[in-house]
Amino acid sequence: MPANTMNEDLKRERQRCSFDPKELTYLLDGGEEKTEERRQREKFFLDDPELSETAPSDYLSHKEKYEHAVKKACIVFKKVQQLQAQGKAGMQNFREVLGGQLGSAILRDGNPLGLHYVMFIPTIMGQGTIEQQAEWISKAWNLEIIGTYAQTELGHGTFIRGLETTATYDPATEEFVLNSPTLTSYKWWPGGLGHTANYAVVVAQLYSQGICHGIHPFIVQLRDEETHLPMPGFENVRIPWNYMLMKNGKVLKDGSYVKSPSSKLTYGTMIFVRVVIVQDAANYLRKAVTIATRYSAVRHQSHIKESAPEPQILDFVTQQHKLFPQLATYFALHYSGAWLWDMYNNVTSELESGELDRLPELHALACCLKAVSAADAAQGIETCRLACGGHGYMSCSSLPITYGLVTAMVTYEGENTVLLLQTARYLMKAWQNCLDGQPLTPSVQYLNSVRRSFGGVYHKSVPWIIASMQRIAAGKIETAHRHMNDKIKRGVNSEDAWNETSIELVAASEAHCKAFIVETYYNSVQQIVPSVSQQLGKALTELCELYAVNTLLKNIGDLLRYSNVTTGDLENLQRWLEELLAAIRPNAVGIVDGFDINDAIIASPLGAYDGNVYERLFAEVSKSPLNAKPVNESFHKYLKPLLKSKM
Ligand SMILES: CCC/C=C/C(=O)SCCNC(=O)CCNC(=O)[C@H](O)C(C)(C)COP(=O)([O-])OP(=O)([O-])OC[C@H]1O[C@@H](n2cnc3c(N)ncnc32)[C@H](O)[C@@H]1OP(=O)([O-])[O-]
Ligand SMILES: Cc1cc2nc3c(=O)[nH]c(=O)nc-3n(C[C@H](O)[C@H](O)[C@H](O)COP(=O)(O)OP(=O)(O)OC[C@H]3O[C@@H](n4cnc5c(N)ncnc54)[C@H](O)[C@@H]3O)c2cc1C
Repeated sequence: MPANTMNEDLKRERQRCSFDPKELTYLLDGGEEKTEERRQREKFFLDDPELSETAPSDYLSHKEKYEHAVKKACIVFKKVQQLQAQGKAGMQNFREVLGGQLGSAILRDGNPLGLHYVMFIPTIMGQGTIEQQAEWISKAWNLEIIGTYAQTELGHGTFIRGLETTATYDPATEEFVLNSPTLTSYKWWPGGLGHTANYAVVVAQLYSQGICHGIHPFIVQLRDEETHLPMPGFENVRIPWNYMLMKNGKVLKDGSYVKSPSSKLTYGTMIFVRVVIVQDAANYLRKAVTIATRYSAVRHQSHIKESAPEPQILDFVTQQHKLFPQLATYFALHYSGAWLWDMYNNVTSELESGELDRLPELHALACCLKAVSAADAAQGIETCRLACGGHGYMSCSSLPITYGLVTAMVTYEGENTVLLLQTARYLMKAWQNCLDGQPLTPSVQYLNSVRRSFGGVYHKSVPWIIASMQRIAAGKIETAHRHMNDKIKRGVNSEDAWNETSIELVAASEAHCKAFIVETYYNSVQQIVPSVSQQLGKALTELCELYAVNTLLKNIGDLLRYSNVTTGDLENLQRWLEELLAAIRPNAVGIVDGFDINDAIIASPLGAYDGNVYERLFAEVSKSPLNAKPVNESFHKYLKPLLKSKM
């Protein structure tokens, strides 16, 4: 590959950009100093020859991939420790390096230590008493033990009240006795459970004094700390009394049970991970859209005008319509995720002082935001893949693997439909409160005002779109509430009525979440614009408008159903969408440059900063062991005899 050459199209794109991409980078990182720290951190890992790939792991066997991943995870861990010793890394960096975008670039095939940091340590922090935290966290932090989070069983993932593993307290020995009595009670899915972890937080039904107190977390040793041989399976496994995490519910030594202030505090780690997923989903989408945008600026194909040369595919408006909403969705999820993270931290500290009032609202928002961000990011990444034509299908493009990572988010940590139904529970109560004139929490305040007006006159503004989306959400919430109550009035019991209305309930949740995202995104941009250059402010505003217009246009049917919008208004919206695509076009490459994703994290010949797509693609396929020899042995072994036998 010619060294240090920059693709001419990308050079031109960079000259066209109206703002300085560095300003965007600093904005997203939280300042120039933070950008520098992040770059240094990335360099520290990515420049390590032991961590860089000599050959893609695609060509390794399953076993080799695992061993390779363990080796790298250990190197990464040691390096994080080095940073920590220099005061340059904390818990957040552990997560970033071991679980986030940087981690997934280094550990392409998954991180055997991921669950240790993302769930094992956070569960001990959130569910353990001070003494238990003191005992386990330092061990876990220093990797004296390796943990995972073992909740899901072969028979139950969603319905955790139905888990079958039991932990029965024996006051005579002051121990819990754990049992997984059936095939379906087998712990199934937990990351690292197979070969890596030697401890787990096991979620099991607590029995004491003959009474079942529901699910609770227990620390269980899985493997010998020296030999790593598995401990005997889950039949009458005895663990000491203080291995039950007892910050919330507890069992006293005599076996009496002390209830938690809320049984749902046991679900705390899941809320934490749902909050984290919103940011992670956004970051993976940002990587995919960087690849697809740069590629689309380099790739030429077909004609717009027969007389002109083949255009960059980014000049096709349909291509812009595929990619630019993904750029905007990244920002929308980024700002909503940041908002949710703040709320999570505030509510968590309120919980510490015994205040539980805002937990239901946090749960409702975390559920729907996790669901919508995972689904939209997955769909966005797939759109980016398709936008790269055949090359997007290649595994070396990194798009299929990125999609694979994000589509798993739709299922884990609460399957999306199930989570949207959790939010719907909250919304149904909120609507009832609205009808009864009861106070509403901030995220559903809009129900009161929307209830009083059916629609406002179209004007070309994001606030009008927010109001329209809130009208749609309120309309859907009202319809689902009414339909469910109609059924109940007709004698259907309330649980069946819930199930029969669940399609509408899910739709109501999604609409509520989309309205929330647009509003949060808009408010964030409004706050940022005065503090950045006029050019960047304009670009950020255009992206926000694009997200709003595009989201509304995707819901034309609902808009017509729930507001007094006219067909003329819809035509105006369509025109606005097209204007925005044209306005964003010159800045598209500048925006993805502003994301400042290191080429080693991009890990795609289609999306490198220099745009040498074809050279890099060629170099990539040359790495395949299959291409090492001109004739593969299978020709002599199988094909040749077959060809001969036909003669
Ligand atoms: C890197 C990651 C790798 C992956 C790891 C994993 O996947 S690990 C495995 C991840 N696994 C999963 O994520 C499993 C997904 N499943 C679940 O989380 C639960 O089974 C459930 C929430 C679906 C239902 O739970 P349920 O049957 O016990 O509850 P219910 O529906 O009968 O509602 C009763 C009340 O509780 C409320 N409430 C509920 N949750 C919370 C909460 N967190 N906080 C506060 N409140 C909550 C709810 O709003 C309702 O309030 P209301 O209306 O009465 O005032
Ligand atoms: C990559 C990956 C990693 C994972 N890591 C872990 C881990 O580390 N630790 C761990 O404990 N678990 C882990 N899990 C398990 C994960 O949390 C569960 O798969 C998830 O919670 C969904 O549960 P399920 O598989 O039982 O799906 P199911 O609940 O069986 O869902 C199947 C279908 O049934 C529907 N459904 C179920 N209940 C309802 C309902 N009440 N209303 C309407 N529809 C419903 C769902 O919408 C879905 O369409 C992981 C899963 C994956 C895919």
